Amino acid sequence: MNMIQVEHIRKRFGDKDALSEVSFSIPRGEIFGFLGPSGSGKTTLIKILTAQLTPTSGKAKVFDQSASMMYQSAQKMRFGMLSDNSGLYERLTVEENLELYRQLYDLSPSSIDKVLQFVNLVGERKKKVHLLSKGMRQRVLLACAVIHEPELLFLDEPTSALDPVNSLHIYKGLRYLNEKGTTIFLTTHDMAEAELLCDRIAILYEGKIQTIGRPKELKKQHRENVIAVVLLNGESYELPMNAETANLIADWMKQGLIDRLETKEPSLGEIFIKLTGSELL
Ligand SMILES: Nc1ncnc2c1ncn2[C@@H]1O[C@H](COP(=O)(O)OP(=O)(O)OP(=O)(O)O)[C@@H](O)[C@H]1O
Repeated sequence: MNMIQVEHIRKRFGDKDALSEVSFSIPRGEIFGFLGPSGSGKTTLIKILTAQLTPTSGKAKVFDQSASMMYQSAQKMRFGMLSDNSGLYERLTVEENLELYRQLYDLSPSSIDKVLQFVNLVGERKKKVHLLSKGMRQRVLLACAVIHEPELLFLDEPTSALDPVNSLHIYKGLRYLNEKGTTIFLTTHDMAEAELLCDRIAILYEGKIQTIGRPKELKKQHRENVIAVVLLNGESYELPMNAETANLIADWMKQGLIDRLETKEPSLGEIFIKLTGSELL
């Protein structure tokens, strides 16, 4: 079953399209990365998928029913969300913040212990939120988003402005959740994060998906048509992949001169720049 299905979505604000033609689907169990520069429409799509916005045209389905149903409490039990708008009560403790979610979802008291262990914040449970570091706050937000063990998790830039150690804590948690069956829809500016975490990625630019696929496949698709040859004497050459190069390489091989041959794969960041002309910032 597809957890998310989006067909020809367009969203217009005033006289400008935030999304102009977006179609894709996400099967259950996938970690899907939605990448794009600032203002490309990522948050707009998450809002459509969680019934905070209606599309101007097109169809969006979540759990095989219209995304417009996602405001219903039965549906809210099935998904979690972490975004810029996710807030915490600063004067309350970590535990008290989680207690609000526990009551909202009508969960057992043990759900708080479980989720605190999951985000590795057992020792901070009695701390007031305003005393926490940025990384810890983000982990509390993640705890709020997953305390009810949702089938589907929306993460809008979950690690922006976190240091690498805190980002790794979050990645570990997300992989664990995914192994237990949670489908994850993630937006990010961070190509290394996308490559590390995502089964598939889509690159969004100017309201349209420019490319979609597994990171490895995309790199293969966008591979440059050159081969790098490194000789045993240390010399190296980047040569076009053609018959002339094949003959030259065959000659060098016969003479035993070749150390190694390498194809040149672009990084996801390079693919992004190639497709959009923009740096991801
Ligand atoms: N409520 C709104 N009214 C008018 N324009 C809007 C509204 N929400 C978003 N936009 C515009 O739609 C476009 C897409 O915005 P969106 O927030 O979806 O981008 P984004 O890719 O999530 O950006 P960022 O990475 O900075 O969060 C932007 O040009 C934004 O200004």
